[in-house]
Amino acid sequence: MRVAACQMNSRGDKAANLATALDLLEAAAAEGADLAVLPEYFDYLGTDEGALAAAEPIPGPLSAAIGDQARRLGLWVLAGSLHARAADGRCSNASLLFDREGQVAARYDKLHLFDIGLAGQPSYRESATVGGGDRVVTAEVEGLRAGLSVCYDIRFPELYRLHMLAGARLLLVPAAFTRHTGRAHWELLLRARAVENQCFVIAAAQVGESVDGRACFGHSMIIDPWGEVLACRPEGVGIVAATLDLARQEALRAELPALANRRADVYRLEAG
Ligand SMILES: O=C(O)CNC(=O)[C@H](CS)NC(=O)CCC(=O)C(=O)O
Repeated sequence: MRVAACQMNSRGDKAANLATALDLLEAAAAEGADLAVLPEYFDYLGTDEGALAAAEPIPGPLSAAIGDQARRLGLWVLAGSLHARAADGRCSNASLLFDREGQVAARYDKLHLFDIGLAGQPSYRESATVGGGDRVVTAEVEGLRAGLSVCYDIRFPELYRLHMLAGARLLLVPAAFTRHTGRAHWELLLRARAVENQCFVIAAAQVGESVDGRACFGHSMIIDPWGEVLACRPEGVGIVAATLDLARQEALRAELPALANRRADVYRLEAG
């Protein structure tokens, strides 16, 4: 299985962002990818008002455009995340998985919303415009189970442990990680999730400036279950691709049976 992560610098122009996404999917197919992952909010990165205005129903024109491209290229596509219009006037940070026929095979709505304020840094309040999802989602891609997640989710290992327990062999992480937190934590968190769950991690990032002094860290990467970074694109718009050695993953899981060695029988807090 060959996978690609697409790195973007999405801004306020939806049509331009979509054009870039379609081009990168084409590049991923040309690299022989079976699955291509777009970053978080590939459709739009800008102001809160702009994000709400950009939100579309699902299905809608944007999801149709990605589905058409998936079918044309015969490619599995994780439309990293996009602003999906929600009933209460807010939106959802929604990740859509398209199969090779361009059909939506799964939808995941980001669970953990990025409401943080680090001293000396721009603050973020994602929940001002976004309602969080309420479901853990895994789906089969080419017969392999994949765990769906978005960006800030990577700080919550319990989500990925559930993916692993559901049989996941791939963890998909579209992101718009900030440059500041990214420098300190991005690779560390991604590699930890790969190692502890013995999964491949495919992380597609936003890169570069957006608005109000905000900047994204880039460093899209593909990591194997041993924690090795198979491919990384530090800066710039483009793709990274890698071939996943599935037999090596099976061998590792047999040789180092962390899954079987869990102590689920004692994993609970005693009262008091
Ligand atoms: O940066 C932007 O303009 C857009 N960012 C996003 O869309 C999202 C929600 S605000 N960013 C994250 O979840 C970053 C997480 C993160 O960076 C961490 O966990 O450290």
